Amino acid sequence: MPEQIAVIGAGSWGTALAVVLAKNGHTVELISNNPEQIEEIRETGENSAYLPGVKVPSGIYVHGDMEESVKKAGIVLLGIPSHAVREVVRQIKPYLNRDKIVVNAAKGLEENTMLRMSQVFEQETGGTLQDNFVVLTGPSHAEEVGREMPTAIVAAGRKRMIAEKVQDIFMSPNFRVYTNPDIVGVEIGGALKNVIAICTGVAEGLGLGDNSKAALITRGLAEIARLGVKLGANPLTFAGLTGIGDLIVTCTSPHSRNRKAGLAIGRGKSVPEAIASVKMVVEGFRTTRAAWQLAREQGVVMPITEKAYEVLYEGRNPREAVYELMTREKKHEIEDVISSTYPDW
Ligand SMILES: NC(=O)C1=CN([C@@H]2O[C@H](COP(=O)(O)OP(=O)(O)OC[C@H]3O[C@@H](n4cnc5c(N)ncnc54)[C@H](O)[C@@H]3O)[C@@H](O)[C@H]2O)C=CC1
Ligand SMILES: O=C(CO)COP(=O)(O)O
Repeated sequence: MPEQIAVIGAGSWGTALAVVLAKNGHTVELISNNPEQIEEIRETGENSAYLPGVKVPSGIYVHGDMEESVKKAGIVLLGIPSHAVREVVRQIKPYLNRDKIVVNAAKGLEENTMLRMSQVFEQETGGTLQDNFVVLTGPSHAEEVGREMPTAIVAAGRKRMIAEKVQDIFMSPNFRVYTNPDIVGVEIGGALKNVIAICTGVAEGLGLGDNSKAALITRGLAEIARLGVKLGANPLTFAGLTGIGDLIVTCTSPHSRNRKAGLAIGRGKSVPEAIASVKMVVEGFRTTRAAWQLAREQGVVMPITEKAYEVLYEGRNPREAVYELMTREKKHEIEDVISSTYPDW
């Protein structure tokens, strides 16, 4: 059944998801906070700064009146960066109720509070709408989704029926959506892969090879899962689309904003220059600090995140950071389960 959907945020991801939804026959409004962008999309059918080369169907109504759009919608999709989620939820909460579903597509932890986006939403709305909150996450670059290249992602929610509703509105032959009840796991995977993607970009920028990249991805996954499990996530989630899947795509894709920022740092740009050169949000920058703080607070060992923090915030030389990671004390690969699973080893 066609739904009325408000997509907030006309960056690359909000635009690509709006296109998927419109092609699935839904009534879609795309909300932008930039009048020039609204005019451009209306006149040319293209969002040239964020998603060049992708046709935005004329049926998508692009405008700036967020409140009006949310009032009318049955489903509200947050396609904004994670640092804007609190402010936007604060603005729209008077118009939310138990008949509306809120889908968050932002991947990040909030700076200072270290909160996941579902927790930010819960704080702002008082917890009464949590059953209607769904996280949409997984390996999915807007540039490919906009070009209808086959993509598989995850809709995670507290209530199976609500997650399945989100699955249904998005599913198409080129966009496959799985459901998952593990909100903590998918949020931690989605937010922290961006930290590792910056690191793989740095390694590539330093001229290191595929072995280093594979080491960062897999040891990155080990520390992400360690934190996630400590916070209550299901370990199996990290073996799925929102864990290893999103790490693979973000750490290796030429589209990745986080990888691009890392690449620039590895090639010698300053951190602010590197972030600015990307022109779109580099989520892993803020999330690195939040994850570093969270790891310390939780007593979880996250050596790669720690080095990312030192490079991004303390001016640590990336080559030295690599050397320090490689010369840490020796370890078992499956350290966390050695004594419980192999007591005699
Ligand atoms: N670009 C991609 O391929 C994917 C992005 N994501 C996630 O989606 C989120 C958004 O990322 P992108 O679209 O890439 O960012 P972007 O940098 O392309 O666009 C962000 C958009 O949000 C708008 N915005 C910022 N604050 C706003 C506010 N307060 N109200 C309304 N609009 C606001 C900006 O004007 C901009 O149009 C991030 O958390 C990212 O990690 C997730 C999957 C894929
Ligand atoms: O989340 C993403 C892909 O799944 C997008 O990653 P980037 O923000 O690094 O482009």
